[in-house]
Amino acid sequence: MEQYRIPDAPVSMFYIHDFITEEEEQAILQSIPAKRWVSLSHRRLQAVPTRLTATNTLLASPLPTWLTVPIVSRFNELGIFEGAPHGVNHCLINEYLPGQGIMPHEDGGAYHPVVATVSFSGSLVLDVTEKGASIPRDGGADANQDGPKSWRILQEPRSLLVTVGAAYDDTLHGIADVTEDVDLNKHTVANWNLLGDTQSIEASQGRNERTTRISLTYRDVKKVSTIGSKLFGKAKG
Ligand SMILES: O=C(O)CCC(=O)C(=O)O
Ligand SMILES: [Fe+2]
Repeated sequence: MEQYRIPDAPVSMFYIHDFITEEEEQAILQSIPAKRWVSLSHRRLQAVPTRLTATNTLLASPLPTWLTVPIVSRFNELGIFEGAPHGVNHCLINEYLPGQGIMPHEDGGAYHPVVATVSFSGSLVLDVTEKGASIPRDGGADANQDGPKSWRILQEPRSLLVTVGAAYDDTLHGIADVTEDVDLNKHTVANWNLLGDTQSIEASQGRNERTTRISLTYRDVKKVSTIGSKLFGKAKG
């Protein structure tokens, strides 16, 4: 994974362009159930297998094959969820139209601190910001002197972004609700040297016009209840 580390950014974020092929992208998009969307004011989403309970517990049930092949198999080859107690057991599907985004937030304690996000269709910028509170850091003499640090990470279609450890614990992430990302260049985009296609951004003077973007966010929910599967589950495989 070392070759995919985003330089100069939260110490523990990795970006892989073209993690899936165009054919795989299309097949997965076509597998997303059309009738299971939950609409929020600024995006719509689906939680697979289900949303967590009020106590952040997952009622265990396997992810469908279209979410695991080839994506989770590739995570395993790269060892992404190696230290996670259950491996991957949850996937959140988010859809953003142009002008939609997600407020800066952290994913919190319900999950093992590894997040793997695969992007589909449109590109957009994920804004990552150090939490404001002054957490003392080794060798971080400049930390917090100029306010929280921030990084812009461009997520291209078919790419994978992995966030682990300190980046998971010490930063917030969000997506601006704009119709265009502007001022994108090698100085402003933290993963510029890892992008698959910088030429089209340069050709459009550093602008990325938003189109519909879908993301699959894979995680390991820490608390799992097998009651559901004990009651109902004689299912094989
Ligand atoms: O769509 C994304 O890339 C981010 C989604 C996200 O942050 C979340 O669902 O917690
Ligand atoms: Fe998040």
